[in-house]
Amino acid sequence: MSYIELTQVSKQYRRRGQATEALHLIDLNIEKGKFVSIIGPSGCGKSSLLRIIGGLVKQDCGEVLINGRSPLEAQKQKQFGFVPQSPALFPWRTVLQNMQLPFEVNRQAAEQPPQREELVKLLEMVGLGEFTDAYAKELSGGMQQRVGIARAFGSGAPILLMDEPFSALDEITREKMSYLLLNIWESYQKTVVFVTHNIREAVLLSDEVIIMSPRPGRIKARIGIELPRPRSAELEESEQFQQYMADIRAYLRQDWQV
Ligand SMILES: Nc1ncnc2c1ncn2[C@@H]1O[C@H](COP(=O)(O)OP(=O)(O)OP(=O)(O)O)[C@@H](O)[C@H]1O
Repeated sequence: MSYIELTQVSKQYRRRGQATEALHLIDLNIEKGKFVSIIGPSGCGKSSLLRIIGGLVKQDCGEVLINGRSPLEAQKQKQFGFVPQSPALFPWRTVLQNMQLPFEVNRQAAEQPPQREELVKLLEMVGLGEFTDAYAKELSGGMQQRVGIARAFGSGAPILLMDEPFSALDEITREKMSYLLLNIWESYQKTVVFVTHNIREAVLLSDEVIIMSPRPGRIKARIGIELPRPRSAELEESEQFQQYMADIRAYLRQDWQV
């Protein structure tokens, strides 16, 4: 049995009497400790898929198992950390206090909150060690997103669900963020499901890239990224890296309607 397992999952939304079929018979399995990206055209159901895995949205049919349990049970057991497009930080709390938030929200958790040093180490990994005691409101958008990522890795949740976490950032910050995420993931190796529109990011970070077709979302291809780890910026220049990018682009172009 896989760590995350979806069998024949479909989802339809209804709004003002109109039905939208977002996902159609999705079969997907993800192994523990893997970094898996989901890429596909706008509106193909990537966020829906992520939200179904995390128990935020219920599928209409099919089965979702997280380590053998339903997403809602997994959610109750604090198995998920969410990293949305913009991080939900409390502006008047310090960076460290924001990092401690998952443990305050989850008071019944048996797990002890990490020591300050552990959280500071995570902040250092995202280049924010010296901002530990700064107020969140003093940070730029990119810095806040870095806190959101560090917080997810420090939260104790074994599965991180990331929905286009870099989409609000400028291109240069975005590129830098992808290396920070690579570094922190290679140190912690949590299971990550990462929704993105960015092919470079998907190849750089992933063990596997799932390519979806336009709505209703189906899985069009799964590409295992067999690049050595730890990975670095130089790897992007390699022929193998460029070939993965070209392969993914070719799949996505099949659905272009020009
Ligand atoms: N709550 C909802 N009510 C009605 N329709 C919805 C709802 N959520 C999503 N949809 C529709 O379902 C389809 C899939 O949406 P979803 O957000 O999952 O796609 P996506 O691939 O993440 O899109 P994007 O890349 O643009 O963020 C879209 O057509 C969207 O309009």
